[in-house]
Amino acid sequence: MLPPETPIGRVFRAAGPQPARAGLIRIGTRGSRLALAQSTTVAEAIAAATGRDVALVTITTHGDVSRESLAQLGGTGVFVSALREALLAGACDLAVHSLKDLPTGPCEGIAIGAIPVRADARDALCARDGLSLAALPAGANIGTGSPRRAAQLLAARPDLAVHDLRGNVDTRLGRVGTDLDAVVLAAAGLDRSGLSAAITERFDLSGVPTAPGQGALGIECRAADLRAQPYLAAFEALDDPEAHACALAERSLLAALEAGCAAPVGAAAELRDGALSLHATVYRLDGGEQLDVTLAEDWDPADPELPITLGRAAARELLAQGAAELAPLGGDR
Ligand SMILES: NCc1[nH]cc(CCC(=O)O)c1CC(=O)O
Repeated sequence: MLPPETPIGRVFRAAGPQPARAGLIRIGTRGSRLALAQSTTVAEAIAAATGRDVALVTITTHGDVSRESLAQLGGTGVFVSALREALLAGACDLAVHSLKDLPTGPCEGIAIGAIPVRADARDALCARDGLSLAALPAGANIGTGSPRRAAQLLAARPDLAVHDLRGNVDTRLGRVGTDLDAVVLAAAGLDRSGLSAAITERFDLSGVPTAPGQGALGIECRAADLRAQPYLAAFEALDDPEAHACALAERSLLAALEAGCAAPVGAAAELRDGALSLHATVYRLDGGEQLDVTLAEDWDPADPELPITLGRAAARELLAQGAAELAPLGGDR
């Protein structure tokens, strides 16, 4: 709880680089509509928790300006590196990322300070004429840039023609009803961008587990600032232990599979009745075969290692079932 006398800081969008000044917290963000929607929410919460002024500093990344495919760019890691470099260079103090775009490997000098309450982790179908997946006509054209989503779609509907898709949310949605019958996107991105009305079906996580960390945000800082004020106060106010535990379990699974962000791996952790459960699936790229695992442990909020151990155990089980032979797991991490 905020003491009643705590002043609430101003939040503003910086037009250019912001020099550090006493009392100001600078949040680095990508400039896309989705990134700004996410970082604005975080900025407002941090201003309220700390009473400090908060500047949103837009960092342009190579991935934002390039028209190459994500695979050519080397995965979503390109978006992340620019923000991390800005942090390390002192151009901003915090960075807000979509957690699913954050590589699972450690980054020297950088730490995750908080994982806030998670948005909808599900994938969403956006189809023409309000259609559901089952109602799409035979051979329908459907767009996704994700090998996991392609495999899941083909597993459910081998007749579909899956097409590569990239660009920002508006570009992707713009293809529905033109050259594509439907696209699949993260529900969280659509909800946060005010585009929920385009969703015609949200897939159940038990049948369609999504990318580790999907729907969650990760707030990064310089490792040296992790326990320093005012950052600590901001992290304590923003972190959601449940979202944090679930995201850690999913990410630890991905790390232990030595899988990259393009690997056909879905994961869904949840906290229910005092237990942390993790369900994960690895797909053959054509969706014709899949391996599943579900594990659960009694959750102890005081034990930060538990989600990590759970994720690793699930990965071991999938590897023992032959996950590395079934699917190309490697790639950019
Ligand atoms: N891969 C790109 C990406 N990274 C985060 C989101 C959406 C927001 C989220 O999942 O947190 C998206 C778009 C999508 O997958 O449709």
